[in-house]
Amino acid sequence: MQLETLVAASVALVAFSAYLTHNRTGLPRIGKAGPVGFILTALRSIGSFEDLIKEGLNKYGGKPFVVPTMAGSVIMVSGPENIDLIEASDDSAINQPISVDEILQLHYTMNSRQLALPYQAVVVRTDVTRAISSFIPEVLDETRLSMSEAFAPKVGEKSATIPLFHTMTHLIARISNRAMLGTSLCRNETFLHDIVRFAETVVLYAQVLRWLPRILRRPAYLLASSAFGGPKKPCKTLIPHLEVLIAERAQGLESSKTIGDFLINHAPPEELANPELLAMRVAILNFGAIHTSSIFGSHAIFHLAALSEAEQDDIRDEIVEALKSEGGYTKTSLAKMRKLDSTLREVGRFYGLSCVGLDRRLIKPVSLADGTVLPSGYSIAVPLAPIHFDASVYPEPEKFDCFRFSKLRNTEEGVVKHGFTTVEKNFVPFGLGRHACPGRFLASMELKTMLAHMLLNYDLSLPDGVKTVPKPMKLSGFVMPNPSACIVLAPRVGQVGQDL
Ligand code: HEM
Repeated sequence: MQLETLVAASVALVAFSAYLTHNRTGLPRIGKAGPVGFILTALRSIGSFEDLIKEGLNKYGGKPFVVPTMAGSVIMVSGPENIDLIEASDDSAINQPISVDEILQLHYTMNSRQLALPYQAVVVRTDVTRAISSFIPEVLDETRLSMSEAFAPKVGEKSATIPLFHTMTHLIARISNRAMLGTSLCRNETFLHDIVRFAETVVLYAQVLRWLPRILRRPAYLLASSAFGGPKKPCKTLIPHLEVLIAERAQGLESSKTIGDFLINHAPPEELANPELLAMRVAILNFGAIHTSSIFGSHAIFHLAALSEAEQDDIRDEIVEALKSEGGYTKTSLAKMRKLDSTLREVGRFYGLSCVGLDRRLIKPVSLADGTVLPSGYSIAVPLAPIHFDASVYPEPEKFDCFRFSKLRNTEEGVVKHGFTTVEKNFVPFGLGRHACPGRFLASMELKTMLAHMLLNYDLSLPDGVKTVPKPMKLSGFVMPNPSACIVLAPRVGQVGQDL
């Protein structure tokens, strides 16, 4: 290369990075000034996103501020009035789907139809939520079978020590696919392996794609996902399965029993004619279901295992009472398991999925409650610590208390208040407003069924010598259970409530 070309290219690169990293919001930003300061802070955001947010909150109080990330500037917004603004938004200025598209890079990791026609969210909000009662026996059956395999002690041993997060991910994939696609696919090990890989890698790959110029994103994803993860492999198993369902429907034989059937009922003709597109809908729902519930379930189990035997028995007693009063696992008996419900809500408060929530993209300028105008084209997010660790709402917020919400429900009126699936301004792990997670009712049913069955049929504890719940892993703000941490499970033979 000639020297002049090299100099011109370097100047262009520096000018381009100065343009990209210039703070055009008029808001204060974290990190040293100038493009180099931006890039260094963005690099820091990979491992220390939460620290940068803390720094911003301490420095600017409730005022909006900018955090540089490898994917560009993100404006942090806080305060109850601004959360109201996001909750009430109808996507015309503060937009959620475009933000999801950006975070998951749907155009590359799945396809652009997910943004243009997100009917899978409608299916979950309507048909799936209505069918939850009918899924309970299926979910219980699959829970019994899969746990008896996953938690079986080795010959001659009384207990099994298992890496929890990995095992939970597999269990959740199998159990939710019982509701999603039925017994044949949910027990197909190749499919489970491939769909878990896909679900686990989407966020990671999408993060890296966001750092690259657009032109490189498609080839980069094709290259990475052909080696590991990606939708191709799970879709290879999904497509023939969906073809059979579509053919049955064409002959008037549709059964509308699984989430796959519900998707087919809502699918536009071009997706029925091309099951590859339909398979992607199943894949995106699997992503939504597997990653989230396995994270929440693992945090909950670590904390249940750390309870004293008397406290665990207290939860067991409540489960047994609920099951006996309702004649088994039903929507009502699950609703009566308030201590389990409380543990899950505490997981949402204490960990959530990320240290920020309510990620949105501004597609028009927006005025905040204090009159600050945020320019369009930027991503915004809400730091969760000021909400979920507010001592005036949650006394002793730094303490994880499995019984925090069940105690409140015993002293206050109202069945729904303080429940795991109740979203409100003080509890946002499922988001808020028109896009609040529609799958939370299914997730709650699955997780409570699994945890109840596990507690009644297994003694659970942390491994010998481990006194406290393992610290979670944090990457770019995402919070995940430590994948190498284990729990110990011993079958409770001949105990009260066993296999109720
Ligand atoms: C503990 C489990 C779960 C957690 C913590 C969770 C969390 C979330 C969050 C934070 C959002 C974005 C909300 C917003 O931006 O306001 C969301 C959206 C969504 N979730 Fe979940 N989720 C869970 C389980 C599930 C399950 C099991 C399914 C499906 C079977 C599901 C399907 C969806 C869908 C379709 C959306 C998009 C809604 C829309 O854009 O209107 N989720 N979820």
